[in-house]
Amino acid sequence: MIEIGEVTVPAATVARLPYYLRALRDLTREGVDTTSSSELAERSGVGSAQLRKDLSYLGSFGTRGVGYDVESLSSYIAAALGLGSEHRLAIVGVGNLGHALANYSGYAARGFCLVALLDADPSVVGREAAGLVVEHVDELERVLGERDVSMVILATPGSAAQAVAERVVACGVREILSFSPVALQLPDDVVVRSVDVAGELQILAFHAAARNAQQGDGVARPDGPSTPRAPAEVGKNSVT
Ligand SMILES: NC(=O)c1ccc[n+]([C@@H]2O[C@H](COP(=O)([O-])OP(=O)(O)OC[C@H]3O[C@@H](n4cnc5c(N)ncnc54)[C@H](O)[C@@H]3O)[C@@H](O)[C@H]2O)c1
Repeated sequence: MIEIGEVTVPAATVARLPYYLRALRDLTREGVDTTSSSELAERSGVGSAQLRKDLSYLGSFGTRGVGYDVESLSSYIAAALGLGSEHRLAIVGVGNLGHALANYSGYAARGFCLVALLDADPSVVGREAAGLVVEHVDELERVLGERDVSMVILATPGSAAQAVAERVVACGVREILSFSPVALQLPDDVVVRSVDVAGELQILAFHAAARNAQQGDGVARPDGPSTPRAPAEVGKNSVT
């Protein structure tokens, strides 16, 4: 459970809030003032019962027969996610992945500002990406301090990740998004979100194997004699 202001919300609900916010902002762009739970759920890729339950943790929203006010629900979720204030991001490790992440154009629209790129390789340092010059990781403490960085994306090889993460934390950063394939050992008050594309693909492969086994097409079941059951879904695009 995670405390947001005066309410306590399950971590899985917090993880779905960005999807609701994105759907609400799309509706705003389309000039829609009110929406139903079923429309918002559909656009967010979750079931409408799940959506109503998630929103009930935050408070009482929506009017029976009218639906949700898009603008006010959007503002409320943005505030709950701490997006009222800008988050300043740094990327450490500007290789294939870090470079692609640097060039993602969606940060600003969602309340983030990329302010620094750092790498250890002298042939990468000094290059430009996303309008920033890559700086040497030896300068990490100075750069994070001067640019007031509050979140770091870690895209170094696994072998460097722990040491870099410890330095990042020593600078006062408490939120890290890690792509490095290692379990980081950091103080309890540091929040690490790890992204593992291959792991997600393995989960999809599990679902494919389960579907094939259920259809009896001769494909081996992934785990023993009973037909495997897929983990609970929250919608067509499972957001957990
Ligand atoms: N989680 C995922 O789904 C996923 C997907 C792709 C890659 N990865 C992981 O992301 C990481 C980066 O992958 P990539 O393909 O960009 O690799 P890459 O080798 O292209 O880039 C890694 C970069 O990190 C830099 N680096 C090395 N040590 C450093 C240090 N101490 N401080 C700062 N920078 C340092 C290197 O100079 C290089 O530029 C790897 O750990 C990889 O396994 C994860």
